[in-house]
Amino acid sequence: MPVTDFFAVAPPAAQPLSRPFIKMQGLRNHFVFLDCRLHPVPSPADIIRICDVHAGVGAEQVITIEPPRAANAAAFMGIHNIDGTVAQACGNATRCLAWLLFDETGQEELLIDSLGGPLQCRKEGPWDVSVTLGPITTDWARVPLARAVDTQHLPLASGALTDGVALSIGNPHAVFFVDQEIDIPALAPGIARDPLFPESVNVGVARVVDATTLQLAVWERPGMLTQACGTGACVAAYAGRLRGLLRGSDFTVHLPGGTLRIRLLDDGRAVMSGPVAFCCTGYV
Ligand SMILES: N[C@@H](CCC[C@H](N)C(=O)O)C(=O)O
Repeated sequence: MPVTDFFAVAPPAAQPLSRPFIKMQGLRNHFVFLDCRLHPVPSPADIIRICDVHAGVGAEQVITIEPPRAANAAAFMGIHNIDGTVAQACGNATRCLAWLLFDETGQEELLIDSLGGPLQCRKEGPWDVSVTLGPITTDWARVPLARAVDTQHLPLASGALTDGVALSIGNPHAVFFVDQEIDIPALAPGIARDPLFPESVNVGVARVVDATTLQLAVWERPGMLTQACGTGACVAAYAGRLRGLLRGSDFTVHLPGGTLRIRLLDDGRAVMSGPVAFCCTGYV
């Protein structure tokens, strides 16, 4: 029986107004999935409560599975951050949702619709999924930035975070290359809150291990250090190659929660592959 059959299971009598959820994680980047194909999308206040580990389930994003808006897509994914705001892209959640939809449909390749358009997802192994994201751009207006600056050498700094690269892969990122230990929670908010980023920004801190390998940590919007960020891994590889720090098209990105494989395509898109895992089901 597919895991998503749980969405149809009636809530316990003691909690008649609750609704079923499925929780999954990709490299410990953890998500609560709600089926909104028949049921409403929850309010921002409900999203905040669900993400709160003390008051709800605990998640870094709530993902709403909605009817597809594009032809041929299996579903639309809504991406809701812990403050109730909507994000345009989330690489690890896309891979987790793809796994749920592979399980539901029996397919091993499908499209997931998103604010940035349909994303191609592929089953690479029983618990290994890839998604093609992008294209990645350094166009300042599309990141977006508040004014035209050199996005390959950002004119802003927060302590040792200097000379960053601004990019978009649907959602906004700033990537900084460092060669020392950085106190990310102390320094990244200074970048994320800079008025140069009218929609704030995900801040990646990358160390080059060798010409095809990065060590990466990401301070994600709206302000938290995550165990992994899929879109962050794609743009870090792209920025590293742009800067001449990396070579080729296949990269390994190590994050605190695990390792992602990134392939940069000639058209600017990135194929990101890695593990996904089931956590639990329940009612919220
Ligand atoms: N963890 C995600 C990114 C989630 C969205 C981000 N917080 C934003 O606001 O852009 C990933 O795996 O890409």
